[in-house]
Amino acid sequence: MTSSLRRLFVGPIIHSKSLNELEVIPHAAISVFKGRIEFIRYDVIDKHEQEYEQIVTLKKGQFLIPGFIDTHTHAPQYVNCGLGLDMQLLDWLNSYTFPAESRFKDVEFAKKVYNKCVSHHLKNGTTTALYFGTIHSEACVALGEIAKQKGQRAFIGKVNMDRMAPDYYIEKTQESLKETESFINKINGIDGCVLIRPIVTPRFVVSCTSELLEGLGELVKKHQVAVQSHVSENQGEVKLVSQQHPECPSYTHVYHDYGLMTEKTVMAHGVFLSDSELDLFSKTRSSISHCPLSNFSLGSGVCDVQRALSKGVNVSIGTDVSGGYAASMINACRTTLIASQSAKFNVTHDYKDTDGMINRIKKEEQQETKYKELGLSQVFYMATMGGAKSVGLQDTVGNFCVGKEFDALLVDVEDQDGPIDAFIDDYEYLYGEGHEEKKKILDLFQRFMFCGDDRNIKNVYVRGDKVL
Ligand SMILES: Nc1nc2[nH]cnc2c(=O)[nH]1
Ligand SMILES: [Zn+2]
Repeated sequence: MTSSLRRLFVGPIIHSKSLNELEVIPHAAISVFKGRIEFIRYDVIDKHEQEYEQIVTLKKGQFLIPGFIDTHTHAPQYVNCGLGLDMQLLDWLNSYTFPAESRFKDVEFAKKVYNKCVSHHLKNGTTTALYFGTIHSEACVALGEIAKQKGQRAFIGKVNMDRMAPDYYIEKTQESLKETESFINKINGIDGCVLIRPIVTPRFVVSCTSELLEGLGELVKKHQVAVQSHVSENQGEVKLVSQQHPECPSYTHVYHDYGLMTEKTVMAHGVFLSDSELDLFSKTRSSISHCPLSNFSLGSGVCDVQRALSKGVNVSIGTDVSGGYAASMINACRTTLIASQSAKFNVTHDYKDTDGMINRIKKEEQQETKYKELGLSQVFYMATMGGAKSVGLQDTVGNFCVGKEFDALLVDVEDQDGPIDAFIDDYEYLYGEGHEEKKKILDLFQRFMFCGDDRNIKNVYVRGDKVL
């Protein structure tokens, strides 16, 4: 249901125009009609009040940003948040993940969890989510219906796995393919793909036979659907895949051989990708979902995002619940910045023995200046536009361009119960007179991204509707 009210939002807006360009408009007015952005004015003097059914005027400390796009989260694993993170991937899957996911055969239990899961992601500002479900298609359809009912934009994946899994949680190849095709049709029918869409979801190469991957590749082609999976997350996993597919030069090439690397493919992690794999991502215009909290929590490794970007690969961000213990994209953005600093240390520093002392030494001077860690603007782009691009929604959502659908968050840095003391009234006293409005808004935005949480997200809009 999209509101046919004509609404005007008046106040500061912040959004990404490109990877390196964050636009701040201190006195904007966005007109929204039938879910879309009709026009944006840059310096509001007259609101033409009579033309609008509703005018939302932002208060001091508030601003609008595009909604976050979480490109990798496991809805059933919401029950496991925070558990088992003293393990590495393959043990963690067997000890915590597979037992819990197998319970989603019970549709009533699934609905209970999915209701909480979708609400929690929305509350944290995720207006679009790429969800992994389980192998159970009925429960996955219920997830799609719940997302629709709560007003979230969502890609729903029924997981496929027909090998290397416990006998209580595995499928037969042909049944898995048949179920997936029927699942695609059911999800397409929820709202005609306005907000809810299917996404083909082989768990990872380890747990999918070649026959299954081939069949899924055919379904992707036939139904022109998006794809999500995991790639090169953990060294044990990469080794296993190289043993399973000695005929392939790399992990990524396995997906490519079966038609699963497309411009609407999102592969989570990509920590250990080789240059030729990154080239393949770039050539096929597939995307990486960077999941740093999960990579740190499960001890997988540090993904060098700059390296992928420098090869022209689109990178988005995922929370990877529950390898990542938090469903918050603000948190995922912060962890992305830390992971990038950490990648920089690896590239630019070495430990050397000098005069009997072990010192951390800068590597070649040249390398130090060449490697640039990610900044907040780039990370925010990845969490919004990068996500939109990864599933072909770059002309629909991700920033505030005229004609796009209005998926937005109304942020309030001054929330009384929130975690931030912003000292807005003391700005001049602290930093001197004469700062541009843009700079002040940018500082508020930084406060939110580094110190904020869901309490600072006052309202959530999807396709023009206030869903929270
Ligand atoms: N992080 C993570 N990696 C995986 N690889 C295969 N399955 C999973 C999963 O559920 N979580
Ligand atoms: Zn995952």
